[in-house]
Amino acid sequence: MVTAKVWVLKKHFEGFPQTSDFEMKQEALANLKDGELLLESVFLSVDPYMRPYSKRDMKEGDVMIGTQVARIVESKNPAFAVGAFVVANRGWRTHFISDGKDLNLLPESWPESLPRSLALGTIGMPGLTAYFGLFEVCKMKPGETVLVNAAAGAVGSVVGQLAKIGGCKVVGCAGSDSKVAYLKKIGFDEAFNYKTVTSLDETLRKASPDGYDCFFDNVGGEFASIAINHMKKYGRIAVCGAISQYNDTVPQKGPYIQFPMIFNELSMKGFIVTSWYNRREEGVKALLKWVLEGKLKYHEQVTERFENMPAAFIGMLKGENLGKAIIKV
Ligand SMILES: NC(=O)C1=CN([C@@H]2O[C@H](COP(=O)(O)OP(=O)(O)OC[C@H]3O[C@@H](n4cnc5c(N)ncnc54)[C@H](OP(=O)(O)O)[C@@H]3O)[C@@H](O)[C@H]2O)C=CC1
Ligand SMILES: O=C(O)CCC[C@H](O)\C=C/C=C/C=C/C(=O)C/C=C\CCCCCO
Repeated sequence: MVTAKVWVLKKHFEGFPQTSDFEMKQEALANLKDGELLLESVFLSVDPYMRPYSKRDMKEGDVMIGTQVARIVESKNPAFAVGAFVVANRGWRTHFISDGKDLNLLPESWPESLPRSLALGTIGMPGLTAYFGLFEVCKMKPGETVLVNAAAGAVGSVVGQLAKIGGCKVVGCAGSDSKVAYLKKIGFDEAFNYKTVTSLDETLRKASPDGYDCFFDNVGGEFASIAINHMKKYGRIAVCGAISQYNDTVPQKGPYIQFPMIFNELSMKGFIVTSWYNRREEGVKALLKWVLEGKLKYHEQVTERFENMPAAFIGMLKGENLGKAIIKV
């Protein structure tokens, strides 16, 4: 019999998550029935959505929500071979049983040269968020100017690079000078540290005096309230995330968006990446191709050991990650 380790939400987060809000437990797994598989997580993902979604969807004592790349270690299902790798959405667990219906096999063409953890990042949900958010929600066109915040993270770093691949000028910001240096290294035209600029308004104006056609907003809050005044006529805003608001105990006021929306005839659209998953294969194929061609660079912030998942999650919310935050079991 296999015993899985799982992380549960011991206490709902109040403000910024604390390690004491989590508890590690053990779960004895039953023997496999016909049609079932036993899987072990190899890489797990910590993502910002876990913070707001825990409040919306979870009760205390539930296993933390989340995805993993897992290896099939035992199979009583002829459609799944032992040794194959899948992406699963089974929460913070080291092992689990599946009937195969909830699993996505990694593409057979997955190259040996690439870490499989990319299926949780640049070639997974965050990469697809960038792909559909930029091409479909923002409807980015060659020659335009794109603004993205949280630009050195999993989604933002892909947004900036896809904008360059698509023939645009790209401006990005992040929360440290080393992240800003990374943005310049991967091809951003302009990058700045939003924590140290004296005026965000001035900085956005200087980075693109004519304004922005597309704004891919990962942050919301005050940043978005200022950035909206820098949109060009008919500009498009993809509302992807609002990480600056996820840990608020008192809701922020504003933004008051009516004037710039009206005067510049802007479009603003929120989206959830999974609504585009009917085209997931197309997105994965495109992202994989650009990675292999060297046009789309990736960086992963790998935390070793399942035991360190809460610390990795909290660290990601604090901005300790460059690129995708991953846990290697
Ligand atoms: N709509 C959708 O379907 C999806 C939405 N998202 C959203 O996209 C955004 C980015 O996600 P993801 O790329 O996975 O995460 P990241 O890898 O970018 O990690 C989060 C980053 O957010 C930044 N951050 C944290 N707090 C603040 C703050 N107060 N102000 C500005 N930046 C902050 C930190 O970087 P820094 O050092 O720069 O501050 C941190 O590294 C999130 O808002 C997430 O919720 C993600 C996936 C799907
Ligand atoms: O990777 C996979 O294939 C599995 C899907 C994982 C995940 O469930 C898919 C989508 C994630 C969407 C993330 C969205 C955000 O980060 C935006 C977060 C919050 C918006 C506010 C919600 C307020 C709820 O009260």
